[in-house]
Amino acid sequence: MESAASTEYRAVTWSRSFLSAKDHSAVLMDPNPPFLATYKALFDSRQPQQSDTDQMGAAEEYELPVIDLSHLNGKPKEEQCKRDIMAAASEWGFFQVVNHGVSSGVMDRLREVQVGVFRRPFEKKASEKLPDFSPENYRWGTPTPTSLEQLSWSEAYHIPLAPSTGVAKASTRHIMEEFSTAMSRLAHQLVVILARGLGCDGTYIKENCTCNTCYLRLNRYPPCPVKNGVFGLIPHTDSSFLTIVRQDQVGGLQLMKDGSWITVKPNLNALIVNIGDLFQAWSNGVYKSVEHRVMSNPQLERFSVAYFLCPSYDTVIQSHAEPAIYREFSFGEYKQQVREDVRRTGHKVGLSRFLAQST
Ligand SMILES: O=C(O)CCC(=O)C(=O)O
Ligand SMILES: [Fe+2]
Repeated sequence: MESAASTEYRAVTWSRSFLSAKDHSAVLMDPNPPFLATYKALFDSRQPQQSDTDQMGAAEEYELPVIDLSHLNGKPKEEQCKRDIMAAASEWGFFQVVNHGVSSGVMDRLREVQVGVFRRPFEKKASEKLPDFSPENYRWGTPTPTSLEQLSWSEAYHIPLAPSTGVAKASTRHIMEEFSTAMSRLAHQLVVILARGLGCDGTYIKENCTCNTCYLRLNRYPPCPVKNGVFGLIPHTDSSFLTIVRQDQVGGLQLMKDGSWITVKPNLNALIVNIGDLFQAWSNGVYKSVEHRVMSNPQLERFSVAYFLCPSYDTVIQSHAEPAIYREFSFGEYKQQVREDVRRTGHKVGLSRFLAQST
């Protein structure tokens, strides 16, 4: 029996086989990675009744807790604001912040850079060695998915923030640095509040997560002509201490809340903050690293940018409290285990590999 997905796929390949010379050059200029052609077998094998995908996009839309950071810095509502941050990090693992100190001008300029770099023809993204935007830093799709559930219909640039040595800075680097400096300030402000809420001082995270080890990820989610249930980004938790995301108005970010997926209502004034695996381990499970995903959109392209607060690979993550839920591990060991699990099973297993009693 032919699935709806394979019918749509054939419609696209059919039209490509009748391309005029003019159309052919349009394909060469196409910014979109060849998802349909590359993952043809996955789309062909999809049986609509085998997936819950029709429900996926329809998850209920929620406004995440919004925290107004203008109440910090000695203002009367400062203590309440801190309590709200701690409550959101432990109950939701996700929250939004407004009056966060990252200027909209900087964010808009970064978006222009991001749109420009992704709008280049796919051939160039896959081969042209621009500083910061080289093929080694570029990902599209998923390396070797064995089912549609493992496919991410998106492309991304991974931008390490360690200062580049001996290389003239591209003009785009300046705006990325301006953005990440502001994000770093915000991330540190939040981790100090969260650490103090646990009775610690936050020095450990501040000292280990420097600009040498943090990174940005610029994401683009092209429209996906295969309707229903194709992931823009597969369900995952972040391996960071903390992640801060700016999404646009398109929406599609979903997170797990009380056993169900909910859709995050876009709020252009807000940045989205989420707890990563390392903070869950360090806080001994008080703050939650929550599974999230992005659903693809049939018509609209979506952009987002994420700042990941991470330590160096040799940093040892140890719970601040006893008895510890997780055993001690280094961030390098964690990343290595994640890579190995993804290669072997197609999935990140994550923190459950590091439970204290399993050592
Ligand atoms: O695009 C988004 O909204 C989320 C991105 C994300 O979860 C990630 O890059 O890890
Ligand atoms: Fe994420």
